[in-house]
Amino acid sequence: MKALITGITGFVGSHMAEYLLNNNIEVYGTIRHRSRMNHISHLVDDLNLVECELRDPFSVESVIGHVKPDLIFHLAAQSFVPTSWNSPMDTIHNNVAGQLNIFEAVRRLGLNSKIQIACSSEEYGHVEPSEVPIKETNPLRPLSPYAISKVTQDYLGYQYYKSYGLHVVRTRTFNHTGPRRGENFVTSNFSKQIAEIEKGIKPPVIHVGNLQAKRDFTDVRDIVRGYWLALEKGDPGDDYNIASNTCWTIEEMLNLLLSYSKVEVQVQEDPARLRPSDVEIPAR
Ligand SMILES: Nc1nc2c(ncn2[C@@H]2O[C@H](COP(=O)(O)OP(=O)(O)O[C@H]3O[C@H](CO)[C@@H](O)[C@H](O)[C@@H]3O)[C@@H](O)[C@H]2O)c(=O)[nH]1
Repeated sequence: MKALITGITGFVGSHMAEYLLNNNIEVYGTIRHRSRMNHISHLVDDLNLVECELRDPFSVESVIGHVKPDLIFHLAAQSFVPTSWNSPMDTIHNNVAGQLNIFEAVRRLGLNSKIQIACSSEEYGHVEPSEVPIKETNPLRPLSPYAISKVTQDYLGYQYYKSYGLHVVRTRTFNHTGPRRGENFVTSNFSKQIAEIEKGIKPPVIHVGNLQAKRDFTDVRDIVRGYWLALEKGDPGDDYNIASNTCWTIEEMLNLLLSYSKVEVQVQEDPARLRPSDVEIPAR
């Protein structure tokens, strides 16, 4: 069986590749000429890497026509919410056009590929107290350009299933972390700051954004197993929340990380880390 991973050089993509290789799947992955290979350097001998620009329909159709994948895990995206405030058009274009090109390629080539698309809990956006725990049927009230891009990806998945019968499974993933998580995201960012303070290369001040937001964190290795199961057992056209059902305030997460260290730190809010609107999630 052949699987194609978009975003294979990224955080989740590298774990997806490990999971599939461990299950004896033939793995293909899309890379760009400027892709950094450090996340998958330990795997490259076992992977089939193909150069592909997802925004370019010709590039995508030629790669998908060449590979003819049984499974597609579409993980490539501009995934950092704050970047989407600074470049909303780029985020929406990148995330929506890339996916549209994959769908169109599979449709035009008449393939039966099963496609998982990485949608997000950010789509739920503003949530009322009566709506937790959040179900797939909850209204979507997105609060960032990134969230809008994910709602669009999500509904395109539904539409291509209904209109053309494409086997699309939509996974709405809550926060995830683990080895190789990018340093901008909150868990790695706080951890890196603590490590730098321990090494004495940074003054003992941790810069933070909104500590009152709540998030549900899952290990990335469980998330990729969820993506596999979504294609193995999920119904085409459906959407599936993937989460641990445990909620943390970001302050609790900071305190957990600090509990692993002996350094004394001062916590300082950095206005640049606050967002124009943030997903808060009310208490249960
Ligand atoms: N990044 C960051 N976030 C901070 C900080 N201080 C507080 N936060 C808060 O910590 C929460 C988590 O921020 P991120 O780690 O940047 O993740 P996210 O915005 O929740 O989005 C992630 O999860 C989504 C759901 O799975 C993904 O869709 C998205 O791509 C991303 O991985 C947010 O409420 C943010 O305001 C900080 O210094 N840095």
